[in-house]
Amino acid sequence: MDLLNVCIIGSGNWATTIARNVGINVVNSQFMENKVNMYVYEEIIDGRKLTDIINTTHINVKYMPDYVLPSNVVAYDDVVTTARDADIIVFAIPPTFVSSCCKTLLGKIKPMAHAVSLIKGFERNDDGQILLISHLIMRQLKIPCSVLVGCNLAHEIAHNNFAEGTIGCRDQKYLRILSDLFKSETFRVVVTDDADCVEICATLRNIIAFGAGLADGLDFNENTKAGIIRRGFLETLQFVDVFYPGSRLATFFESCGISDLVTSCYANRNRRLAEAFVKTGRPLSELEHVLIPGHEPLGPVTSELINLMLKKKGLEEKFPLFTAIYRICTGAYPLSRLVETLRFAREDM
Ligand SMILES: NC(=O)c1ccc[n+]([C@@H]2O[C@H](COP(=O)([O-])OP(=O)(O)OC[C@H]3O[C@@H](n4cnc5c(N)ncnc54)[C@H](O)[C@@H]3O)[C@@H](O)[C@H]2O)c1
Ligand SMILES: O=P(O)(O)OC[C@H](O)CO
Repeated sequence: MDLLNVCIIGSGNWATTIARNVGINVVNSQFMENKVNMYVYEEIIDGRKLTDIINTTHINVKYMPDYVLPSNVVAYDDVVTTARDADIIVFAIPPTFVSSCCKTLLGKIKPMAHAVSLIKGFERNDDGQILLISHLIMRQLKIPCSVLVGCNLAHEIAHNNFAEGTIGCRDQKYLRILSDLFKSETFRVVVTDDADCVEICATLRNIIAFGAGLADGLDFNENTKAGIIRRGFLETLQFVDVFYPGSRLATFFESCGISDLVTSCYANRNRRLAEAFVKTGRPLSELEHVLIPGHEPLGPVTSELINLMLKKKGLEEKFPLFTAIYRICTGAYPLSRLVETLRFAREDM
């Protein structure tokens, strides 16, 4: 049997963190090739190419300077060179770059390759259709794409603090292979075939975490924030029911669901961005470059795309929290509408 080759597209916080698990696991597997290619968006750091620094020191000084990568993880500045021989292509870049990356890769990868998206977001396809990132990858590269998401703050996993992740697997053949590829003693991975629900949970938490950050910025403290988490969780269930029917209730209680929601409402970058938005009174467009360099602000962007989906079905009023957060981002609602929404939201749909 041919050995499976794995590559990673991305070299940010999460890509670098998960590259260590992958790098170690392939060496310990009899089914995997030892070398793992990693696509690094080239940058010059102190006069040296980031790829050269990674390949000589095994440290990604830009994103994870305190963290040593296994030496079998090899950096390339060209995405095609990185992925052309791969049987498993792991995507861990911000949503904004996925489409251009797939266009570069189209026709230049193995036709039977399997993708795995570690990305939490939606994007618009060229025809304007709003797609989950794994669906965008499947459409553009014409290969199946599984997902790995969960309550996974990269720096905590890098420090070997225990965490759980959820794989939404789209090919039975890969159930065990993907679990073995990503897990470690401190990273427990649960695999399900409910892939859409897994990814939707991870994506909608972008909006809810932004709402939690608004509450933090307004100094509402914990009870109000818990109200946002509860309401956001409910709207997530209702959203999946409308747009991705057939998903399983149990999936919401995996790491991709309730756990990532809680973690994100306390510790992610959207929460921080929203808090700064309230406290500084500066526009989001000014703050995002400081707080989330290289990223679109995933909370506001996700809320906009979700709002388009809701509006199309006439459902804005049935999802009052998602709608209020979107309208606060655009300036159509004052901040006071956050609590008003919690006060008057109906529980039924
Ligand atoms: N950071 C985390 O803790 C964490 C955890 C789980 C999931 N995620 C998800 O992983 C994804 C990536 O987030 P991150 O935090 O690793 O990103 P990051 O902000 O740490 O890194 C940005 C990445 O974008 C790349 N990049 C910049 N410009 C580019 C371009 N023009 N073309 C291609 N790539 C470019 C950089 O090389 C880098 O890999 C997101 O969807 C995020 O939700 C992040
Ligand atoms: O800062 P974010 O939005 O990438 O969130 C970090 C992790 O995904 C939380 O699970």
